[in-house]
Amino acid sequence: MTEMMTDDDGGDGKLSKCIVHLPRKWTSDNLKKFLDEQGIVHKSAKKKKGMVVGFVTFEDAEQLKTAVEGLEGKCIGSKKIKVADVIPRSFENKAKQGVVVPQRESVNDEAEENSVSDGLKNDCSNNSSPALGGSSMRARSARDVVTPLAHMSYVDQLVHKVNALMQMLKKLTRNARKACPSGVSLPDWILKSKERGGLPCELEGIMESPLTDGYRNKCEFSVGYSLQGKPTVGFMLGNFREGVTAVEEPIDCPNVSRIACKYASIFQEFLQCSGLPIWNRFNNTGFWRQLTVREGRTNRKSSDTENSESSIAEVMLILQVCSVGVDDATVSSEFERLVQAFVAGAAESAPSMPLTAVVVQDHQGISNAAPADAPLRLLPIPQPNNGTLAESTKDGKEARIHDYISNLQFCISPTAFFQVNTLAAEKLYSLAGDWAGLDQDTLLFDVCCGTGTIGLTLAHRVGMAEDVMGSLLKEYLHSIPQNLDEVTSASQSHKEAISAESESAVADKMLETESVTKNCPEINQEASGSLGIKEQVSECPEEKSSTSGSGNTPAQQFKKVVAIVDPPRMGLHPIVIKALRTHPHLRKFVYISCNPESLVANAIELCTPSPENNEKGKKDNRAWRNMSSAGLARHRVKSMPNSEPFHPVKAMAVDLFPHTPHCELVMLLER
Ligand SMILES: C[S@@+](CC[C@H](N)C(=O)[O-])C[C@H]1O[C@@H](n2cnc3c(N)ncnc32)[C@H](O)[C@@H]1O
Repeated sequence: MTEMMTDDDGGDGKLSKCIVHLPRKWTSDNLKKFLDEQGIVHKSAKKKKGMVVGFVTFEDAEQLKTAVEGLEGKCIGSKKIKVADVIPRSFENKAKQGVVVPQRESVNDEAEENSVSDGLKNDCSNNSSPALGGSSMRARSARDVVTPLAHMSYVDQLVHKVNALMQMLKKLTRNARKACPSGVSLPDWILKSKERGGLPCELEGIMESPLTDGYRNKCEFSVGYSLQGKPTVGFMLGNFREGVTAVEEPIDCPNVSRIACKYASIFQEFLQCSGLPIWNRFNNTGFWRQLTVREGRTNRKSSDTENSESSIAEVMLILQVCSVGVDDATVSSEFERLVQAFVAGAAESAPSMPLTAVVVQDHQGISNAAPADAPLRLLPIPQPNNGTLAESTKDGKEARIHDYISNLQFCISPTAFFQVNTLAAEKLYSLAGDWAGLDQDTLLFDVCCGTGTIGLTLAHRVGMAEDVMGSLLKEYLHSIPQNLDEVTSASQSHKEAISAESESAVADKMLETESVTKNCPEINQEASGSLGIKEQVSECPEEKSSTSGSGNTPAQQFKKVVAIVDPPRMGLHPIVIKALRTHPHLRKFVYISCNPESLVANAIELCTPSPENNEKGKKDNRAWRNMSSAGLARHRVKSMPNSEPFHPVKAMAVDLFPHTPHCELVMLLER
């Protein structure tokens, strides 16, 4: 639905603006032309490349009113225009403190899905889950935005999540049924789904988070202006793409620790008198952009939920700035003053707060999502007693805090992924290990391993938990008995799948490196290599042929090959799905997902019977960009190489994100 949002710019009645949700390909000229055609008198109209909103300025409130009336009921293409108020460009209202801004009245579904804060974001958490309801655009506080379920009791939240997940899982059955090639019988799991009310397998329940409050070990606070125009460090009340830039303090957000809130408030106070400007999202200028607070906790059991704050032993602060055009001396002096403010605030707080490292990330891009190679600089921290600077290397990449999962200590670098709710993550990994049926005869692949927490915490349950997937899979394929027709043909398909040059290039690009901790519970040793699986496909230029003492290669040593996959929100890359599905010896795997919608889409591809003659190579001009993830998955099934499908065996939810609509979903797939 097309949307038009209006903004009275602060009550002086002279200038008003609209933001129009537009086709992505439109330019400012298209927008102007459209407004002219409709006879909409306006002062200026702009649309930024790649964005789905345009900004329309009017001479006065009367002109705005006429425009809104003129646009009522009109369409752009097939989409109907909708009019709503928008939260103002708060930075322009700085001088007009105290102005009450009109609340947005209505928004489209898509906007609602994306309407929430980027404040608590990491791979696994933003409040944009269509599956679990999204959050309200009418939010007026950070609490409403980042923890929209906080008004419910925890039990009600869990029930709400289970119900939402059931609806999502039913999509898997419906779509796999639709995608099943004609002439191929429906698999048993689809036929029996009626007995489960449409579910592809039993959803066994939901595991509670040991901690429900202050559980996050990482919070990303945006820097911006509040609705009242005050420089604020907190969470955005909506999405910039919809023109929402207001930032509100994280007060009363139950998932944020007191320590994280306090550091945000120290920084906010500092900004009131900083000589450098805060980031302006409209013209992409300014200096201060974001504050990330990362906490490292002491080793505790999941039953130790009392006084969770006292377990926070280390804190790393990561400041994101854009230093373009600011001289080095000014920057250094501002950093020094800020670090002093953090140190003083931490010492004055009761109880005092840890401060382990302050790192600066210099980033010039438009969005706050900085590339992995954005420069990091470690700031020296003065010692509270004598005012001297603590010893520090200057490279921010070397900054570390530590946290524990299942008695293992992990070194966490400033940008590494680490589950935000450590105690609940421990439960999640343990469940995945149980369902994977690990034993000493198992070779375990930890796919999308990140810091390696899954492989490391489960290493003691398997025969081996390291090495590289590519060389092992290839080695394994060579050892496949030749008399098994079915197996051989599937292997051939697998080889075809992984030899496609263009796909390999894509996969190469996907590889990334993160810091990991070695698999030694008692030592805290950091490794720069990878443990578990970094490579998702068999692209291994320098294959090493290692053999065990028995003369067997590593792969031959193990009777079972099991994968636990834990991809980012977008799910598994199609080439990985193909690799998993067409490898005949992979009989079971556990899929962990922080985005049930992408799990469902991937499971459609993994569990639908493949066509006898796949459509590989056929030209298809369908507008795949407009397809839903499930629709796209159905489409991909058509070109799946002939291979035995998996079936969903059971699913379980694990609540890593109390008070938000999010939740991890674990599914066991077998064949
Ligand atoms: C949901 S996290 C899980 C990480 C880890 N299993 C854990 O629980 O800490 C997904 C991880 O996949 C990594 N990742 C993203 N894209 C990837 C890719 N194409 N290949 C391998 N890993 C990827 C991310 O960096 C992130 O560490």
